[in-house]
Amino acid sequence: MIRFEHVTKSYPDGTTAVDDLSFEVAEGELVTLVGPSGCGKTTTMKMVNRLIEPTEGRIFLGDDDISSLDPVALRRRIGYVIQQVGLFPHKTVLENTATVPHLLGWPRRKARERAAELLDLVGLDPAVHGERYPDQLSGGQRQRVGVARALAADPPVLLMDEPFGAVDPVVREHLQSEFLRLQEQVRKTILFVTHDIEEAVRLGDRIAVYGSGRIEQFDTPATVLGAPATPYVADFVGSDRGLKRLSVTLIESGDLEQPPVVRLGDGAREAAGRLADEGARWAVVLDGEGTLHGWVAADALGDGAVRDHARRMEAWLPVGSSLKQAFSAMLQHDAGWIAVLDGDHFLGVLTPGRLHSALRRSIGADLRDVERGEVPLDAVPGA
Ligand SMILES: Nc1ncnc2c1ncn2[C@@H]1O[C@H](COP(=O)(O)OP(=O)(O)OP(=O)(O)O)[C@@H](O)[C@H]1O
Repeated sequence: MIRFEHVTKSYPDGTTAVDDLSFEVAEGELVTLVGPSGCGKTTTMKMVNRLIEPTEGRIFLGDDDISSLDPVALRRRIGYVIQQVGLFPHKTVLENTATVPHLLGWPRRKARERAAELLDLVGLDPAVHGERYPDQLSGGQRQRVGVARALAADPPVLLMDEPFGAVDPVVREHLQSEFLRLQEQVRKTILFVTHDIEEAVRLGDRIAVYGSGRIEQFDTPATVLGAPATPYVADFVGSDRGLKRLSVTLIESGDLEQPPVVRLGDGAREAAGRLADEGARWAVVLDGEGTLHGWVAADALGDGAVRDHARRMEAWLPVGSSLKQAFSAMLQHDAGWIAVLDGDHFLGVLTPGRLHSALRRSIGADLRDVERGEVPLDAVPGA
């Protein structure tokens, strides 16, 4: 969808901001550009909407070489979100959001309806926030308006330059989660600049790690963390990359342990007998359809049915959650294991031991991939 072919940008003073960059962002993919200050991230991004023209090389949007397109028309195909947001202070939030549809000549009513829809999508109530002015919003709310405005004309491509850089870490994490949910719905092709490796790892389908003017590694977050391509990348992602990996490794059903299971309607004494035979101190309690109800301690089973002794379970997660979420749920609930569900259906439990092997699994898989040379080296200039 976006393709860089041997793109270089040099300035007359001799600075080479980016040097022979070649990479591709697939349709619907979110690629984060991460690296220290001055390494060329913003330059890369601004070349896509022709705020900066390359010195050499070509950039394609779909099949079009962007140098052959009218820059104004090009920018209307591309949503742009920046840290300072750049909302018009004298226009309401709704009017701000409707800017691009308005420029595209949409009828006023349609533009405003679309703007209201977008505000709703980014978690702002158009009836409450739509008529306010930008200085009547919090920093996080202004960032949301920036995202809504960029999406208003439904552009296929979004460029985002440190869009959550100006808000505090808690709001930032919240905005990131919302943004991921939003991207699941809208599936735009996104280039996202950040200097924060945590943010890059959390949001990116793939990450481009920049050295000075060059991409040192272009790969999935799990591979960048598990198998950094160069000592520079290893240093940049940090010595705690094992921990960061927890957030990009997802729970698979093969990671789970199958604990003893009893059913709600089972007789309690009979269930206790079975658990004693298996040497089990507790069991997961399911209903007839395999839906998780809770758990029961073997020594709590007395008369009646299992349902009379079962306890509700708070500590559960959907399959596909990250190991970090699992670890954090274990700590939050002070639990030695976490139930994992597919919809309502119980799949098994994740224990600390299984969590550790899941982490090993994902690291091992990446190393094997790298050895097999499946990382496209042409995507990594200088590799
Ligand atoms: N007009 C210019 N003339 C000369 N050098 C420039 C010019 N504009 C940018 N540069 C240089 O190009 C390099 C890349 O800048 P760029 O803004 O792309 O970095 P960045 O990675 O986005 O940094 P930051 O995270 O600080 O925004 C820097 O060394 C910068 O000083």
